[in-house]
Amino acid sequence: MAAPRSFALWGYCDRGWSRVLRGCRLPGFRSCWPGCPLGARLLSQDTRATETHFGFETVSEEEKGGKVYQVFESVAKKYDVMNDMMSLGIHRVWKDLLLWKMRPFPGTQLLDVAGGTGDIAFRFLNYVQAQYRGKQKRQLRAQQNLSWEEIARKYQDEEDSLGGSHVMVCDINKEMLKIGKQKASAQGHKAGLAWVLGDAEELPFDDDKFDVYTIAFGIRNVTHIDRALQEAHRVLKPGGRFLCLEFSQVNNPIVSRLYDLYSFQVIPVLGEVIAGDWKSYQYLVESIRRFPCQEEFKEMIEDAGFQKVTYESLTSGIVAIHSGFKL
Ligand SMILES: COc1cc(O)cc(C/C=C(\C)CC/C=C(\C)CC/C=C(\C)CC/C=C(\C)CC/C=C(\C)CC/C=C(\C)CC/C=C(\C)CC/C=C(\C)CC/C=C(\C)CCC=C(C)C)c1O
Ligand SMILES: C[S@@+](CC[C@H](N)C(=O)[O-])C[C@H]1O[C@@H](n2cnc3c(N)ncnc32)[C@H](O)[C@@H]1O
Repeated sequence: MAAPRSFALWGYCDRGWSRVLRGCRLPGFRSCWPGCPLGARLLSQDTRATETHFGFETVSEEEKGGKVYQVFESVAKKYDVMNDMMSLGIHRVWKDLLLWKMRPFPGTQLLDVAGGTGDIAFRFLNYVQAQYRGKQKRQLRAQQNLSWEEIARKYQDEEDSLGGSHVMVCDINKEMLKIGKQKASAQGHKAGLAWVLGDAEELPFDDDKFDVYTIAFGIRNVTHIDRALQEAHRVLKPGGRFLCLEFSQVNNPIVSRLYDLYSFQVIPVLGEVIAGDWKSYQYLVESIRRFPCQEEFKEMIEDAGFQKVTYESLTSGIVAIHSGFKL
């Protein structure tokens, strides 16, 4: 039986609806974002459970999913180029760091939720392949009596070169998956990779199925983050690991100022010029500001039942990697 979920009291503060009181683990008023003086700006308590936010806009929970869908349907074709332009390639380093933290080995079964155009999945396959090839090389060096044909055969079998590893990319958006599949063929990824259309809040998988669950720049877009976290916990095997790469709270005031300027003055302009879509990139920067800070997100992960939850802030906290285990 799952542990009882914590209860939460929601309040309307000047940044919209936020969780300000948590039962169970940390009773008492808490700030809804760093700088909010512990409920002092609390205006009223929640009676409107069906409202949420889409960037800085207040929308109904029913509306949010559709709006998020439209955003990624609209940006899918320019998604990869926009990421390189906006971050000057830094998003690649963050994604590499996620893989280094995961340290998968041949045999690892990964579920990459909100996997979009496959950036995490392809890194996973390359990482595992490199691991396996290294191991194979060491073994072959030890086996002096193999013929050249036997050695060549061992290097050719792509499926075998993953040592049984598999990655399942799950995303709610058909257009993002379509681009991902095109990239997979272009990069020659076939074995050990599957694409599934699905919602992070209601994953189409059995319990206790995966060794690792990743979600990169995805959870911020989900309507009920707590449900997505519970689903992550459900589909992981006991001992499995949750890893989330997401925008977070910048911890240096000077960087924070520059980052705000950059976000609000430059990113939507880039969105308009490159993707012909100002609004989606306005949503991106607003949704980043709405997402909980490192500590609060850590608590949400713990509330979903994960243990040994830790996080690492990268690039002054522009993003953070959270990790937790299903034990
Ligand atoms: C719709 O939803 C989405 C769509 C997507 O395409 C993607 C996502 C998910 C997102 C990602 C996978 C990653 C996307 C990346 C970002 C949002 C950017 C993250 C930002 C950085 C790594 C850099 C952070 C910048 C700073 C700390 C501040 C430094 C800023 C400046 C020096 C410029 C300050 C700006 C002004 C004063 C405004 C006027 C300036 C201009 C008009 C010149 C324009 C300048 C540039 C284009 C230079 C850009 C500079 C940088 C990128 C700085 C890099 C520096 C470092 C931190 C080392 C999704 O959900
Ligand atoms: C910013 S992209 C991240 C893509 C990829 N993980 C990466 O790091 O480049 C966010 C992705 O989340 C997906 N998404 C949004 N809501 C979702 C949900 N409820 N369930 C599954 N995927 C979702 C979007 O379709 C989009 O592909």
